[in-house]
Amino acid sequence: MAHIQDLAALIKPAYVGGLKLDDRIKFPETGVFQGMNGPSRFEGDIFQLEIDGTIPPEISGTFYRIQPDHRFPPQYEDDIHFNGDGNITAIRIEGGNADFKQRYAKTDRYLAETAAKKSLFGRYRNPYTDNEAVKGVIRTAANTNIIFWRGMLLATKEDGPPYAMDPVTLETIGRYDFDGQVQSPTFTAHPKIDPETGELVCFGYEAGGNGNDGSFDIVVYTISADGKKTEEAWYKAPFCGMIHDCGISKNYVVLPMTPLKCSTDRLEAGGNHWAWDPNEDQWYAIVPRRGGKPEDIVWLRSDNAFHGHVAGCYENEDGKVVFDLTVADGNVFFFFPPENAPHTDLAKRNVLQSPTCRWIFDPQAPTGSRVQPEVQWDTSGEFSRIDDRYVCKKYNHFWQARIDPTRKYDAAVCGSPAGGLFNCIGHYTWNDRTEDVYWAGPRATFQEPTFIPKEGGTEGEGWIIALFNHLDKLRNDIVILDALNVAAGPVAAIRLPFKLRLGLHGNFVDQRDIDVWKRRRAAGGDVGPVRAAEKPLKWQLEELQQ
Ligand SMILES: C=Cc1ccc(O)c(OC)c1
Ligand SMILES: [Fe+2]
Repeated sequence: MAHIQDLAALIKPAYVGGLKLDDRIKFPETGVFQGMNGPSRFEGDIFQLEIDGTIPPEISGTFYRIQPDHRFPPQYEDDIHFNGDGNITAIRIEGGNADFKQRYAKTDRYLAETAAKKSLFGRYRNPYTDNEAVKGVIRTAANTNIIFWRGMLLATKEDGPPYAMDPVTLETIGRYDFDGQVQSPTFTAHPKIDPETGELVCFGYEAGGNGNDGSFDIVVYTISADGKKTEEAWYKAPFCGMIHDCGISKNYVVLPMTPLKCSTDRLEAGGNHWAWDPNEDQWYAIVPRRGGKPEDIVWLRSDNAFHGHVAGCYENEDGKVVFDLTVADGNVFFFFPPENAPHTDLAKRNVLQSPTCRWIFDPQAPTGSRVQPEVQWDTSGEFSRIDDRYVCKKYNHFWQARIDPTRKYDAAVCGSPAGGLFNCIGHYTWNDRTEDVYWAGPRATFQEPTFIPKEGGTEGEGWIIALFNHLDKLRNDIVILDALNVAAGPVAAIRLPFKLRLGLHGNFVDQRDIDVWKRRRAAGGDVGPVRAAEKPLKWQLEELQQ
């Protein structure tokens, strides 16, 4: 009888020449699937999690977050984290207690691969690398953000349409096309809700064809609080670049376009969707919120750089658009190197500077004007968040996962910090330029901080909730901090008995909103059940006819 440690010599490699050898469930032995980011693939429930400290009893709601989590070993050994299936975590908090639930978004991709018991989709956003069996199947993994909208959760990724899920059970309802009103092949992972009007402002880029073919088309939609599409405007970009996040003010939408470029030749050759262009500018498109026409788009440009996430956006007294985001001084996505250049590695990503920049854009400026940031706040961070009641408005507070390389880091035990050295939570104020920082210690990092508002509180009054990665123990806590005093450390740590993976975005939803919408969405409720898309997208019909 062989001992488990003797098996190693008997095991065939799962990948040969970078390609999956057979249908065994065996993941690549690369950094993407190791340590804190080892495959999780877990679906399940835990009732009454263990808690250290005290969860403030006023918190009543659910913290949703999402992680890419490959359901099957990828076809390509060098596959990237961003190509994993969206797996959604819900932490329901009530009366000082917390429950856990996790389910995959059951996308068309997930269902096709489940039936085949293996991966069928190839490289990130490259349909030419897919198995013939999935021609015409929507290939998004819906793995980037999880947003509450009109009684449903939307699992989103910028390469495809959103998928609707039940906020209580996390069951997938299906692809969501807003009752037939939104037919673009792509939909951003970062739509914004205007807290004054209740509108959802959203966009798609690379939206002219199947969503993965390098098109220059951009579409911007507004959906009213009662679910009606009120705006749809189409624009052209100067090239097909990545537009990941956006900002909205009362009258404008700002779309930052990062110089990662798509090339159809490279796609056809089976290569990467994106290549970093170190000689290309960073671009910002400004379009009107209402009545936009193709000629209304104003493109502003500045020296080569890489956009992180948007903190706030609003119009000042002069009618200029204030737009705040982190901007890194090099290619954060080291796995999309320049054309014909070799991959660099995570170590290189970890030395980039990503200050928070405040731009003040003139929406009347001639298109093509060069711009410079008004403020460059020299702290390195990512995953900026604000008190979302201040979307579109002048705001003071923001929070980030902060990178502080001057603090001790135990590389001997933890290795390279998976995903980046986000070893602090930073809380910043614009008015007095304060920095309030909590350090995770030498063997831990944070995931994105999410703000939980306190009822009746002023801006920033409430809590920050974030995943805490124990890089040494390969386990996660979910920590809750006083949002206005993060330096004091967590008031509570919700202990998970296992590790999740590195996730992207999360949002907190007040339980009353979940409950009200549950009644409205019930059969016989005034809105009725969420309806999944009924018709295939235009590109699907075209590809299936070929
Ligand atoms: C952080 C950005 C980002 C951009 C594009 C993606 O497909 C993605 O997938 C998880 C994440
Ligand atoms: Fe994002």
